[in-house]
Amino acid sequence: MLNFEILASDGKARTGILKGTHGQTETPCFMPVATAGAIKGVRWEEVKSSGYSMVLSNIYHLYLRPGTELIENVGGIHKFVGWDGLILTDSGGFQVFSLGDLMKLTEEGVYFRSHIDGSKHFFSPELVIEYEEKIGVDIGMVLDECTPYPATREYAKHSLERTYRWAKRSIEARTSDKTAIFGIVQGGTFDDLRILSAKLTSDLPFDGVAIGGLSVGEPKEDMYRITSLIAPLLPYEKPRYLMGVGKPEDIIVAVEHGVDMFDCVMPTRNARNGTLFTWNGKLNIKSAKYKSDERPVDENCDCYTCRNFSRAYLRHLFASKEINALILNSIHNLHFYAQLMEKTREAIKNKQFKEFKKEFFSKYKTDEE
Ligand SMILES: CNc1nc2c(CC[C@H]3O[C@@H](OC)[C@H](OC)[C@@H]3O)c3nc(N)[nH]c(=O)c3cc2[nH]1
Repeated sequence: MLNFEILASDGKARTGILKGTHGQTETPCFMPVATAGAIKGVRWEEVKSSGYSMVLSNIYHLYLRPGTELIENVGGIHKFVGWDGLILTDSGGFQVFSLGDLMKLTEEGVYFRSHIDGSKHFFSPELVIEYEEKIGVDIGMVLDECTPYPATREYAKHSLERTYRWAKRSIEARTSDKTAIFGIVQGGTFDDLRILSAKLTSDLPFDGVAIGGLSVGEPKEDMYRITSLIAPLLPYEKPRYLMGVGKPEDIIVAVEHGVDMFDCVMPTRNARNGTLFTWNGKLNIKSAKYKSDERPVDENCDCYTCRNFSRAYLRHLFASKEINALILNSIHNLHFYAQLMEKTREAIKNKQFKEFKKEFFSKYKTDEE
């Protein structure tokens, strides 16, 4: 079961503690993505020492490989992957709908072909809840349709209505409160449909509510407008999760509007292509300008990578296609995101969030700049 306690707030921003079956996490929190049950290139002890206590995986991937039955038979997901903190699984509501003609959507559920071996499968709202409960995740996302961008108003309306019917079926399918269940708001980029979906989803007895269907290629102003419109409409006392977000600047803006939880592949995926996060913006370690740069990635970072290695060395490793390049870059980026969330929580506790946001944006060079 899940307990969420808000400890302090500053405007709409709030900080709290989320307690689940396998531990607790402070919010606002960022969840590193462990798609197949591991954070790519980083051991759990580094994930923990950076301060993370909740990670995200995906029931769609785990079901296809190694199989949810296998995970259940070896004692559940925490035992299988060796992570003793909180685990949230997404439902595959994003993946299956991005399989194009490898997927057939019906009222019952979705028929799809595995992206691994082309085998045929079927997910229904009930099956997803069953798999999430059986492998023992702390928080399970419902099967939804992540409405694609762009979508016509008519499509977005039909899609949110189906997601709502599926949400009710998901609630009915629950057999235990050990696995908390979050509903997901859709509605495309149409404000009135977003408000409708937020109301329908908030009225159901979910343990938390997520804003879905964003960070899917829509203009940034749409993402900001919808987040600022919808987050405050979600139940105040329940965790609010903005799926797939995101860039450091996007997380800070969403926290300001009352969002508590985030996930994104960015810290780990960008690390693997040489993009490193610093408090002054992103840095591409491949650039020749770092060839003999003896400074750490970020002089204000105390991660293992920044305490021991120079930009010159990290650039050399990356150019040499060394495995350690991926590992050291990932350790840094994950630590940066953990520090971003830690400083955000501190600022809210000290009622200094506005000042923190102003200082962040005065130094951090975003992609748009
Ligand atoms: C990136 N932007 C974004 N991600 C999103 C995800 C997670 C993607 C899932 O894919 C993997 O990361 C890419 C993760 O799974 C390993 C994550 O759970 C979403 N999931 C659901 N169920 N519904 C949504 O409306 C939705 C919207 C998103 N927007």
